[in-house]
Amino acid sequence: MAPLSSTNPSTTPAEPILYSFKTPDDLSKGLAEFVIKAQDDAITRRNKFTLATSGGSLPKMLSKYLVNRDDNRLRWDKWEIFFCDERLVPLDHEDSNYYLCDREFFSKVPELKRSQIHTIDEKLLDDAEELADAYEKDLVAAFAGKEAVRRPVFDLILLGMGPDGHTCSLFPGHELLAEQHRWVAPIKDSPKPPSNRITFTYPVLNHAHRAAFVLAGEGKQDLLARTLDHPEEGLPASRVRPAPPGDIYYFTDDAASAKAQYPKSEFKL
Ligand SMILES: O=C1O[C@H](COP(=O)(O)O)[C@@H](O)[C@H](O)[C@H]1O
Repeated sequence: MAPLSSTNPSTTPAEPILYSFKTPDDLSKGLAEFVIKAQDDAITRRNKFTLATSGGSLPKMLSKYLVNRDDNRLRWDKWEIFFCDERLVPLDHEDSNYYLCDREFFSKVPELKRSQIHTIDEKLLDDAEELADAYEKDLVAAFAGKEAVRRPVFDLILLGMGPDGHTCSLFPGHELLAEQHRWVAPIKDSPKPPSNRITFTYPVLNHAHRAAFVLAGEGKQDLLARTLDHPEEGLPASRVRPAPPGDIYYFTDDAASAKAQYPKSEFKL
């Protein structure tokens, strides 16, 4: 197992690291420790922690052991949060990834200021192109002068995986899988509603220090096995392979990993 503090020194992307926990609760505990480790490494490096989060089933699993902790390891004032994808609906709409993350996570952390959370510009909901450009500009501003000027390098990107293998709003067979220039792209024909969305592209996902998929439950078994055992299929999720020195992790429960032949690593920080 690659220790979390290690970097991948080769020029080819590191192989995925699969952690399978007995229960979803164990998964959430491990994930919280992993996030804290990523936070600590980032603060040591740059005195700031940049995190991108997804919607779907992730926010609940993420927040379970991160909020209401009785230790003081979380340095909330150092966090800067973006969304891997967002649906073009108002921020108080129940389809909004921000709304979901706020309900499950942010609202439970009074120390997190609204200004640390980068949401879409609601004034641009009618124009997906402009909205994607505006969100990209937000990224440019946040990462300006940082270690890579040509790409945002997130300390941690947390991802989900839909039943068809999509991640963010990157869907199987969609032309956006080939996008090489834009950091944030509009999608007007998402097969999963709502159809209008914006999404991070691979140039962002594949330059993270750490990216981690988080998935639990029997419903994800076939998909996880296809993603890890048959990367040649090219499912959107299996294309997330951050360039060196980045690493890619899969946090699952035993139900989700039951059909995967891919080797599991022992979880150790
Ligand atoms: O539509 C979306 O789906 C994916 C996967 O969701 P899950 O419920 O299967 O975990 C999610 O990661 C993405 O942010 C969301 O917009």
